[in-house]
Amino acid sequence: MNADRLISFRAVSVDFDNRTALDDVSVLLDQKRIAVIGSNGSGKSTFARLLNGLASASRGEVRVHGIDPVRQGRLLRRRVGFIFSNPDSQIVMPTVAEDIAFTLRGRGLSRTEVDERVSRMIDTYGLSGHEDSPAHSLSGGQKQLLAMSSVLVGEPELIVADEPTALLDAANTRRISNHLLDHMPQQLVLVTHDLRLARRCDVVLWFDQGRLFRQGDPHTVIADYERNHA
Ligand SMILES: Nc1ncnc2c1ncn2[C@@H]1O[C@H](COP(=O)(O)OP(=O)(O)OP(=O)(O)O)[C@@H](O)[C@H]1O
Repeated sequence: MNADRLISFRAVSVDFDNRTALDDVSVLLDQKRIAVIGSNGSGKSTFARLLNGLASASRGEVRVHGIDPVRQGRLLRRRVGFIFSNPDSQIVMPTVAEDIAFTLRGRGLSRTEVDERVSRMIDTYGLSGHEDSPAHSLSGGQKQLLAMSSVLVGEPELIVADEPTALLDAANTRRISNHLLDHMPQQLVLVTHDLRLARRCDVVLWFDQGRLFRQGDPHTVIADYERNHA
């Protein structure tokens, strides 16, 4: 096991009122690209949200790269970047450049260094010419590119992406997924209904009614999943 990339769940359950969203999940993961699949309401997002402390375990223990996401929230938020399907929920500043720079606040970087990192992101994610544009004037796909830039500029060790391509057209889906799956050095947890994307990962977790039903080689697990959901 690669300790630098270790994600561990020990008998983790999450209850909401009288509903169990995640039921006694135990898993050890150190793969670079981890896909999470399952029907609507099966617990995928709850699993993802445990990784950065947006949800907390009712029972059991979660560790992400040795960190307790709830108790060591500040430390974890620097190390784990979260990309949602709806970028509007994570764009916080009025303009493109300001939003990307916001992530770097409080890190003791010089103005020049912040500007350089922001420009690099703007170039990489095809947002050149939009530096001073109001974020709300961007298209849905451009907003997703901005949301990703704002997360990745902080150089997190782990990216958790919950349906990051749900609102994108085919060209932007290709662009974002190629970047996440093939070009990023970071570990990735990708929650997706798109089995083509899941197949490109190193391991697949299949959730069913809050339980981790199957995990393993993408081709084997997805073939079973397709047979079950035909
Ligand atoms: N904040 C919450 N309060 C109450 N119930 C919740 C909350 N979050 C999730 N749940 C419930 O927990 C269960 C699992 O939800 P979750 O969002 O993890 O599923 P999912 O697999 O991500 O679904 P989808 O594919 O539809 O996004 C569902 O029954 C959902 O209604």
